[in-house]
Order: sequence, then C-alpha cells, then structure tokens
Amino acid sequence: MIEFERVHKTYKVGGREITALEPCDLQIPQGQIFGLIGHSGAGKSTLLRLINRLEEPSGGRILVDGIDVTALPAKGLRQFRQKLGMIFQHFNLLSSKTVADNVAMPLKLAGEHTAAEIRTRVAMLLARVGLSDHADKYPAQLSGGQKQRVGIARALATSPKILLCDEATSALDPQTTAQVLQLLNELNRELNLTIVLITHEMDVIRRVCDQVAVMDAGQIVEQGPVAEVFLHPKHPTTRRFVFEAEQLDENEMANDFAQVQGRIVRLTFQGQATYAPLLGQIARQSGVDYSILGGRIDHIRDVPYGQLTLSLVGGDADAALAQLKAADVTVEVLRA
Ligand SMILES: Nc1ncnc2c1ncn2[C@@H]1O[C@H](COP(=O)(O)OP(=O)(O)OP(=O)(O)O)[C@@H](O)[C@H]1O
Repeated sequence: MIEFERVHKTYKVGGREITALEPCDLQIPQGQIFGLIGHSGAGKSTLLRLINRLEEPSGGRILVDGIDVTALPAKGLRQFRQKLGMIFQHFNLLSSKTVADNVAMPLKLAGEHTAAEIRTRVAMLLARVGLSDHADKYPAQLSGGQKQRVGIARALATSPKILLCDEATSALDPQTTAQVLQLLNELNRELNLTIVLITHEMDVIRRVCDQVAVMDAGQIVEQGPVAEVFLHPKHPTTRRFVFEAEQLDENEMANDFAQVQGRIVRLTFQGQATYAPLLGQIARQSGVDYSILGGRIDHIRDVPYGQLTLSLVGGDADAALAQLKAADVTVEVLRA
C-alpha cells in the first residue's frame, strides 16, 4: 500500500515558488494498477517521482507498506529503491551496453549476487518479456516496443513490489502500446505487482487500470474505480479526457439532441447486462418507442460495458426506466 498524507511539493526557481502538487491524500492498494491522468504540467510526474524520492516532498508523509519513506536515511533509501522499479517514456537504456547488460545493471549495482546468479536472472527476465533472442544486441538495434520491454525487464530485475511508469507508452504506436499494456497487465496479475502509471490518454487508463486519479493544476480533482470515473465523469477535466477518448463532441451532441423529440437518456450496461436483450423486451412491455442517438460496446480492463444514448417517445417511459434500473442498468436523464 502506498499512502500520501497531506503531501505537497513546491519548486523554487530563481526566487519564485512554483506549486507542483497541492496538499494531497492518496491511497494505492497493493496489487492495483493505478492511473494518473492529466494535461501537461498538472503535476503527474512530480507525484510519481515523490514515491521513490526522486523528488523530495516540501511537506507531508509518504508511507509504503507502513514505512515512512520521507524519513529514510541514505542507506535505507537505497534499499527501499530496490523494491521499486521505474520505466520511462524514452526508455533511458544505456546505448553502449547490450540488452543483457542493461537488464543486469540494477543487480550489479545491488552487489548482492554472483555473476552466475545474475546471468540466470537476466535470462529469465528476457524470456518473460519475449526478448531471449536479442540479449546480445544494443538498444539502437531494437524497435521502440522492444526497448520498452528491456526497460520493463530491467525495472523488474530486483523483484520490486511496485513499478512506476512515466508515460511508458507515449512514444509508441497504437499496436505496440497495446502489446506493452498487455505485458503490464500480465505482470500485475502474475507478480501481484502494484503499478502506478502516468498517461495523458484515457484509453490507456480504460485498458489496464483499476483506479484512476485525474490531476489538474497540482490537484487531484476526481478519483475512483475506472468504471465509475470513465462512465460517469464529473469534473470538467475528466469529461474532456473521456469525450476525447470516445471521440465525442458535446456541442455536436447538443445539436443532435435538438433534432429529436421526447426524453433523452443515457444507459450504461456493465458486465452480464451488456449482452442481455433487455431493451427490446422493455420497450415492448412499456410501449415506448426509442431511437438510438449514440453508443458503443467496449471493455474497461476485462469487464465489458455498453453505453447507449436514446430518445424515448410515447408509452410509459417511467415504467421502462424503472425496469432498466431494476436490471442494474445505470440511467442518466440528459433531457427530461
Ligand atoms: N525540477 C523542476 N523545477 C521547477 N519546476 C518544475 C520542476 N519539475 C516540474 N516543475 C513544474 O511543476 C509543475 C508540474 O510539473 P510535472 O512535470 O509534475 O507535470 P506533469 O503533469 O507530469 O507534466 P508533463 O505531462 O508535461 O510531464 C509544472 O508547472 C512544472 O513546470
């Protein structure tokens, strides 16, 4: 468990103070993939780098498994950092070293392993990330996705319990992004690894995260399980991210709504309800006619969801909506 208690951070630049993180309380349970999303300058990197004390907090306490890491002396901090791995947007591999030597680096620095132990562990890590055949190559000979796999293998070398990912897929194309996210997903489950992940894409959050915190101007403005935040965004910043990901335009939707009669509702189906033939049944029973104004079916992590925007005309619309709610469908009335 990672806990922030009133943690804040101010940078001093040429006599001027820049607040990067307002006092922040946060809890990240062990074994979760926790996403931090926000626009450039929102304070995401600062928050992430406070966890491994690459940045020192200006105040507050950070506890990892109950240990106050803000109070650790130099030796304790070195040991603590071995329990944390980090991966970066631009991979940060050493260009003059081979793939195997890059992965071996944290083990060599720890100074606790024989050369044979390091060789065995590196071979195992490279096999896990699918790069056994590339051990003797240099980073320049690899694709972006392969470089990030080396970064992941290196980050996992000392068997950390926490992996910090700073925009780890931002430099990758969509297909490679999907593969790297899939690998992170698998590692999270296999190793019960806590992953804290920074991104500016809601789609990355939707695909892998359990929880999300949305940051704006140094503050967490919305936080919760991804399904809740993604399907029912409240803060304007969250709404912008979700609408961007869904390629929706609020003004266009308002224009569309002006063209149709009746009530307008948004229905959210999750899990089993996503595929149940509810809508037709309920429309027949209540005598309501509906037209579909928008919708999609997708997954949040592994859970399917469907979201439909409908206009309802005639019949007993109240009864229809009550039946939908009784079947665990979330109903939001967009126009009464
Ligand atoms: N070392 C530093 N010295 C001075 N100001 C800094 C430093 N690092 C960050 N800042 C400032 O703190 C604020 C938050 O920056 P941070 O990098 O945490 O945001 P971010 O959300 O990660 O942005 P990005 O997505 O662009 O990386 C910004 O105003 C930034 O200019």
